[in-house]
Parts: sequence; structure tokens; C-alpha cells
Amino acid sequence: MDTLPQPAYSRAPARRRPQRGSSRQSGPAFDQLFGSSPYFAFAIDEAGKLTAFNQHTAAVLGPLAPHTPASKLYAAWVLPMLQNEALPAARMRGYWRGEVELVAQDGGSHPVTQTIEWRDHTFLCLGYPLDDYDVYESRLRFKYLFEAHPHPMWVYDLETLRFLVVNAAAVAQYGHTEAEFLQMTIRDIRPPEQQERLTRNLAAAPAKGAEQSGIWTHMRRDGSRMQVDVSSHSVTLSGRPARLVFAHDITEREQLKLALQLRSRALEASINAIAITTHTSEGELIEYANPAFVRLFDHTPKSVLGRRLETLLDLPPHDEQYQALQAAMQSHHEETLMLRPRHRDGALLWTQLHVAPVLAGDNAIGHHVCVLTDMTAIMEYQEQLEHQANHDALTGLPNRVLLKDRMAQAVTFSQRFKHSLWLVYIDLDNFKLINDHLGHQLGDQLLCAIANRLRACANDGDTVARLGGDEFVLLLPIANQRPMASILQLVQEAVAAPVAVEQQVLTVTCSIGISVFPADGVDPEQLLRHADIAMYRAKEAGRNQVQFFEENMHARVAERALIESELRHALARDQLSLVYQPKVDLHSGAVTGMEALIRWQHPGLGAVSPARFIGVAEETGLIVAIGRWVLRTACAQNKAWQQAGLPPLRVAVNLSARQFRDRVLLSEVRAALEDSGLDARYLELELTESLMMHNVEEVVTVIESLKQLGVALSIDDFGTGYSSLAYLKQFPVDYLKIDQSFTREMLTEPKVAAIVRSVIALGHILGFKVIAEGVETGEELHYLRLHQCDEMQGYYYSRPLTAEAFAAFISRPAPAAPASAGAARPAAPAPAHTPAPPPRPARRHGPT
Ligand SMILES: Nc1nc2c(ncn2[C@@H]2O[C@H](COP(=O)(O)OP(=O)(O)OP(=O)(O)O)[C@@H](O)[C@H]2O)c(=O)[nH]1
Repeated sequence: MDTLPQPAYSRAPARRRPQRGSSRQSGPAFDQLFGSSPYFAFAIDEAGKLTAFNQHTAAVLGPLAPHTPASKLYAAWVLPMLQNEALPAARMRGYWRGEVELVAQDGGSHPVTQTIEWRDHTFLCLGYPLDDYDVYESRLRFKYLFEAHPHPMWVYDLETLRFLVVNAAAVAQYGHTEAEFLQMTIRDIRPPEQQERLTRNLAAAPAKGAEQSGIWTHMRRDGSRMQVDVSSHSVTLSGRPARLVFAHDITEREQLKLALQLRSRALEASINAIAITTHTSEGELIEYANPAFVRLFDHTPKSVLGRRLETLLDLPPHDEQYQALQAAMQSHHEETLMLRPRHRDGALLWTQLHVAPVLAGDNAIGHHVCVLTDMTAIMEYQEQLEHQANHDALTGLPNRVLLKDRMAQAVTFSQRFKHSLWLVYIDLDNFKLINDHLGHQLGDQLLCAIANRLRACANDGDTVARLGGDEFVLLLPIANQRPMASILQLVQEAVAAPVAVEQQVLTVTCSIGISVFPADGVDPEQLLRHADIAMYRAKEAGRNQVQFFEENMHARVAERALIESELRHALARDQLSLVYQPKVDLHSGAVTGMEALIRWQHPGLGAVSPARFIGVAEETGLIVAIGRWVLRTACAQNKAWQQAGLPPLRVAVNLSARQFRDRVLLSEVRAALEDSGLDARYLELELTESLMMHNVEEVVTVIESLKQLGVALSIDDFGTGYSSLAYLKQFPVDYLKIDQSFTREMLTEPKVAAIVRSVIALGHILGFKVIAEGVETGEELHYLRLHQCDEMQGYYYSRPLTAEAFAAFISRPAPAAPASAGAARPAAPAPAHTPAPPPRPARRHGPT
């Protein structure tokens, strides 16, 4: 029994007869029943405050005030029992009975048998004093209670701090045996950092009986630590001042608290909008919203709480999304949906809503955790990417990808409803010139202006696309069209109308090719290819035209493909050769030089005219290798003639635009001269007028470098391009060459004659010699000589000759100069060999 804590009973007033009198703070019923009872009677409310007490209670324990905490009436050891056992049992079952120790304010102890009844939200407590046997029994019960208490309890000596008694729970939780405990002081279960606090706490130990509590860190025998909620109360044990301690291990609770705090922090810090809603019959009421949720809609925390989620998201009722949200909220499973809620400023957002139901005990949905991820930026970026993938960046028109898609749809539709479908392929004419002359930026502006106009020509359901470069396509389902002719006219006018960009007014025409579904093709690829072929035909036919696809166009395409594939082998198979056409001084009649012209003799195709293959060579880039061969062959031939004793003459070689822009041109010309041993002054390079007018500064640099080599230069086809006088005077060239189209018409067209005269005069003013090509009659020769043209070239004098024929031709004695107007021809010997005259092709420049 010694080891039992000994409540400091003061039995003196125990059997004192209670005085009669009415209780304070009691209702009439309480007074009536207990007012004069000789036992302790008092009532406690749910908050643990005294609401009524009878006279006996006041006389023995008092003086008491209303609302005194009920805990003041009890000894410390009783309180946990009351808290954990007595009151909950009374509340649940309506009644509890047990022995407790009441404490008077003078410190006197009053063990009683107490009953507690739960009535009308009040604990009604009645206490009957114990006799000695009762006290003994009570001690036994206390011992039992102490020992069997699930939480650690001990009593320590206030002076020595030694443990005087410990219960089984303390032994179990701290790991020390009971014997070990009794050798230890309470300092031994404190970690070093809490010793000072313990000292302070002991110094401030309250007066006898008063309770102390706090959260402490205790150490177990193995050194591990635990958080304990300690409450202690002064007691007297075996006559010595001691403290009864309850230590409630709250490590887990603290860890839980910490985990909760962490989770709460995670919620607060999450960049995803999270809301917890209460599931009610009136909708999902927002019970919690994290800062990201509030930010997402730009609300204030207060304005969000208690609102219906459906209202806050501002989804249109009866809308699909609204229905989907409702369904998700009724589901017992997690659901994810894409919603378009509205921001407070009215903007529509893209959000992904993940809803997780929280089930209550009865398996009914109690709450929802709603996580909203703002997808607006991602979706907008995706839309932007999709737009970029399907639209042309410059004009914003659908691009080839989207056009193909639309064509596929249109073909399917037209097939089903037996409609036709027009594909109008538009390519601007000579757009390269605009880029080259005025710059890419202006070219871009022109493309945009034309794109807008084409857009304006289209009806709903039509597609206007840009394929790239200066190529546009109109896809016209016939069902929604006006007469086709009027549309085509509209398109041509739209393109050709002047466009003002940066204080310049530009005009451009276009070539149009058309294919029609189903006549010209049944799939998008075929229709597009056929419209392209028709457009190409329109270009060939002189541009600014409309061409419908025709079956025979295929033949032209096939021929082009054949020429291309055969041309690739022509050099290696030695099928190319040069012929030479003499140039004659119009005054002396002397041969001044010759133009090297290319010929292709194919074993299957026969003689292929330059008109058939030079364009292909230019487009495929084969012209570079062919041009190099022409240059080297002409130089070598000229040198061979000179070595054979023929009078030295200048051989003229045509340079294509592609060759001219080739960075290796200079070194190739130098190599051709060095390898052949030809003196540079016996080589002349012919450049086209249009080639020279692009990137003039670069052209001047190249021409100057060529001049430094010592070669002569001439501007070919003069009058057919767009010469600028300002530029012309910068070019250090030797000849202007009047195009044969002018020579041919100068005697019949007074305007052409005027041009010819002007070119001659202009050339002379600028210090150039002027040579006319394509001279076929004596009248032409006479006219040219009359107007001081310097040289001529043409059938009248000689057709192009093979190398051998040319050598023979030139070896003959020199003719006398043609003397008079109308002279039949210069007195030159007739060529020994005159090859068949070539067809007169539309001139394409290259080494022809
Ligand atoms: N300004 C600009 N030019 C472009 C763009 N894309 C391509 N081009 C140019 O457009 C020109 C298209 O030339 P082509 O159609 O081959 O030739 P063209 O000069 O129009 O001659 P034809 O079509 O034969 O009448 C080339 O010079 C390209 O460099 C662009 O986005 N902006």
C-alpha cells in the first residue's frame, strides 16, 4: 500500500451536517430537490462550468462562485478519470457512478461516492461521503486505476525529484523497469536541452494541489524521444510533498499535426487551384479554396466560400459541360473533365477539372476535392501551333497542308452530291523581278495585299490558300459560285490592280491554270498537279493568261521530263557540239568575230533545238556544267584556229543568269583561258539585259573583275528587258546587241525603227559599239548601216557554221566592204557549208 499515491484526505468536515439553505445559481427544481440535501449536489454544464450547487457543497467546499470550473472541485487524480471516463459515460448512458475525491478550497479532501446524471445538457452530480471501509476500498480502486491506467503515471518527490511510484504504462512506454525508475529522478527522462526549462518549471511550481501542464520531450531508455503532454498535480505521499504526473504520449498526434500542417501548406502553396466542396442537395458549396483557386478567377477568399461551385465556374446551364460536371459530382469515382469556366473579367478559360469524391461513413458522398489546372496558356499555344501548321505565316492564308485537307473534304462532298469543283492555280508573273529590284520586304507587302484581295474575291465555302512563294490557289466548289468567267476576271483584276507600298505603286499580273473535278482528276493530288500544268502552260504562252487543263498538256510535261533525263547524260555521251555564227563589221565587211551557239544531237530525238532544252537546263541547274563546257570548248576552238594560222578573232559565249551568279565564274573563265592558252581579248561574254539589272552593285563588281581579265563584254537582247540608264552607264561593257525581234520588225514598224535608232545612238553616247542580230535581208543591213550600227550578225551573211566550215569560211579571201544602200549582201564568199537553219525559237538565254 505504501506505493500507492495517498490522496491527502482531510476528513475533518466529512460528516458535518449540511446547513439548510438554498443553493446559488440553481433553478427552482434544483433547489427544491437538493437545496437542503446533506450531501454534495451540484450541476455542471457542457463547458465544464458549475451552474448550480446546493448549500452543503458551498458550505464544505466553498465559497463558490457561479461558472467556477468544475475541475476546481476535484483532486488532480480524478480529473483524467472524469475527462476520459466519467463524463463521456454519463453522456452516453445517462449515468455514471464512482468514487472520487472532492477538494475544498482550504485544501481539505473529501472522498465521496459520486453519481453523475446527464439531463438537459447538464451533468447533475451527487456525492455521498465515504466511511472508512469505503476509503480503504477507494484506495484499492485508486491503486487499480493508477496501475491499470493506459497512460504513463508516476509520483515524484518534489525535493529529491526521485520517482516514488510509476505505473505499468510508464514502464512499458519508457523502457525502464520499475526498479530502474525508482533509482532515477525526473531529470533522467529529459534530454539535455530541456533541463533548464525543467529547472525553471520546478522553481515556479505552483502551490499545493495546483495543476501544471505542458508539452515536453521525454527520452526512452533506448535514447529515442517522444512528445508528451504532461499534467501534474501536487500531492502528499507518505507525508512528503510530491507531484502526481500524467504523461500522455502525443508523438503520433504531433506527427499527425505536423503532417496535417504540411498538407495544409501544400494545399496553400499549390499552383493548381484546389477547392473542397460540401456535397448538398443544392449543389457543391465551396468549403475551402486555396490561394491559386482564388487567383485563377480573381475572386477574394471571402467571396468564394459558401458559393456553389457550378455558379462560380459560370458554366452555361443546360450546356454539355454543365451536365458533365453534374454527372461527375454524382459519381462515386474520380473524374476528369475539360471545362471552359469564365474568369471574373468575362474571359473564357481552359481548365482541366479533376474531381475526387470523399465518402462519408454511410458511403454517401460528403465532400469533393476539386483540382482545377489552368490549361489556357497550353491550349492557346496548341491552337497557335495548329494555326501555324495549317496557315501561311506571311499572309495568314491556309497553307498547302490545310488546302489538301479542304480539297479532300470538297472532293468527297462533290462526289456525293455530283457537283463540280474548280481548282484555280495562280502564279504571279515575274515576281522575282520585284523582289530583286525593290527588295524582299516590299515583295512581302505585295504578296499580303494580293492575298487580301483574293480573299475578298472568295465566297463562303471557297478556300484561298498560299502554296508558297508567289503561288496561290482558289478552291471553288461549284455549288456556291457565280459564273466562273466572272470569278476569273475578278481574280485577274484583283491581282493586276495597282498596289501602293511605301510610296511606290506596283502592278503585277498572274498566270492562271485551272483543273476541274471530276473531269481533270478525281483526287486532290491529281487536280493540283493538273492545275499546275495548266498554269505552266499559261506562263509558256506569254503569261497574264488563263489556261484550262487539257489532256495533251501531259504530252508536254512528259516531253519535258524526257528532255531533262536525257540532258543529264548529253555531256558525258558527247552529244553536244558548238556552231559559230560570224559577226561582220558593217562598214568594212570584215569578220570581227563569231558567236558560239550550242547544238544537241540526240540519237533518238535527233537534233534537239536549244529552245527545247536550254530552259530545262536552267531550271534543273544543268546549265552550269553545260555553260562551263561551252566556255572551255569555244576558247579551245578559237585557240586552235589561231594556231592553225587563221586570223585571230573574238569568240562570243553566252552566259546564263545562273552561271553569272555562280561564285566560281571568274575562276572558271580564267581557267578556260589559261587551259586553252587563248588571249583574253579574243573572248567575249554575252550577258542578258535583265540579268544585269538585278542587284546592280554585285553585277558591276563581277563585270569589272571580268574586264580586268581582259575579256570583252556585251549586253545581249538589248531592249527586251528593263534597262535603267542610270545603271547602264555604270557597266564597263563593249557592245549593245539589238535583239533580233527588233531587227525583224524595224522596217515595217516605225516605232520599232525608232527604238533601233535610239539604241544605236544611246550605245554610242555611252561609248559602246552596237551590233544587230537576226539580219536576214539587204534592206535590213542597209537600214542599220545608214543609222551607224557598227556590226551585224545573221543569215544574210552566214548561218551558224560547224568549226570546220567556219575555218574554211574564214580562210577565203576577205570580201570588199558593201558599198551602197540596197546592196544585195556584203561581198563575202558564200559559206562552204551552211547547216540547216534552226527554228526561230522564243529566245531563252543561255549558251545557245
Ligand atoms: N518577297 C517574297 N518573295 C518570295 C517569297 N517566297 C518566295 N519568294 C520569291 O518569289 C519568287 C518566285 O519566283 P518564280 O515564280 O519562280 O518566278 P517569277 O519571277 O515569278 O517568274 P514566273 O513565275 O516564271 O513568271 C522567287 O524569287 C522567290 O525567291 C516570300 O515569302 N516573299
